[in-house]
Amino acid sequence: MFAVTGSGNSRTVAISLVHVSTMSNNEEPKVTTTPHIMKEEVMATGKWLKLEKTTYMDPAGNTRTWETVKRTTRQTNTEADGVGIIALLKRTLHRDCVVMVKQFRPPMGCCTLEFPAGLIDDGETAEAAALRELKEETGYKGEVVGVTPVTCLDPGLSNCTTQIVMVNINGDDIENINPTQQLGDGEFVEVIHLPLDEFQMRIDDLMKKEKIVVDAKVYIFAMGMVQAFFKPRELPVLKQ
Ligand SMILES: Nc1nc(=O)[nH]c2c1ncn2[C@H]1C[C@H](O)[C@@H](COP(=O)(O)OP(=O)(O)O)O1
Repeated sequence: MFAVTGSGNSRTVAISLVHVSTMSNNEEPKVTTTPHIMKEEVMATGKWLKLEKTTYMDPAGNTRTWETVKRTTRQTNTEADGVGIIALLKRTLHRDCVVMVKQFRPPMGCCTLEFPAGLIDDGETAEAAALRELKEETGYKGEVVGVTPVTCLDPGLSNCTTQIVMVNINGDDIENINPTQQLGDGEFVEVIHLPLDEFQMRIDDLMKKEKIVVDAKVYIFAMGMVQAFFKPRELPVLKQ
């Protein structure tokens, strides 16, 4: 329900951002507001990141603050900061493999297992960025088969966003027989192929062998694969 402010005689009354929710018991109605940003103040800026103090109004109408990390590289005419690429390598007489990357990530202080990924260049589409980053990081030439909407990555920390792009790689294509990475200065990326039908198990094996942290998106995809392919056969009636 909306609370109306201004003259009740007019049909052009201003509708405020105040909602009144009716309680089921005898409590006073709780007045709520559509939460919104009031002020953003830069606390520290680096080359790649900045830290801001975000002042906002909470749903109860209170003014609060939050510490927010933002990328300095965000482009005005691109929708997301970056792309992640779920790249499926398809070859005749081979099982389909997910093309993964392992690299040392300074903020983690160790290696991570991730989907190939990278920042979107100015004016670039998510699809074009995905094919470019896949080529740079893995050497493979791919074909886009799907793309997500803009999704958030860690919204309690940062406004960083990504689009996940689904890409098929024709492994029989001559260009993809001996893929060559095109890494920039300071980039050290190991390409790892994991069979799609054993994806979660193979990630677990890697983590047992070495100190490696897996990206959340990767592990969720792995669990989803298991749910989709194996769990439907686990009927409760068969467990008794
Ligand atoms: N937060 C960062 N700190 C840095 O010191 N450098 C950073 C940050 N984020 C990006 N970069 C630099 C490092 C490389 O030169 C490029 C790599 O970016 P990209 O390949 O597009 O993305 P990732 O593979 O996800 O690193 O940006």
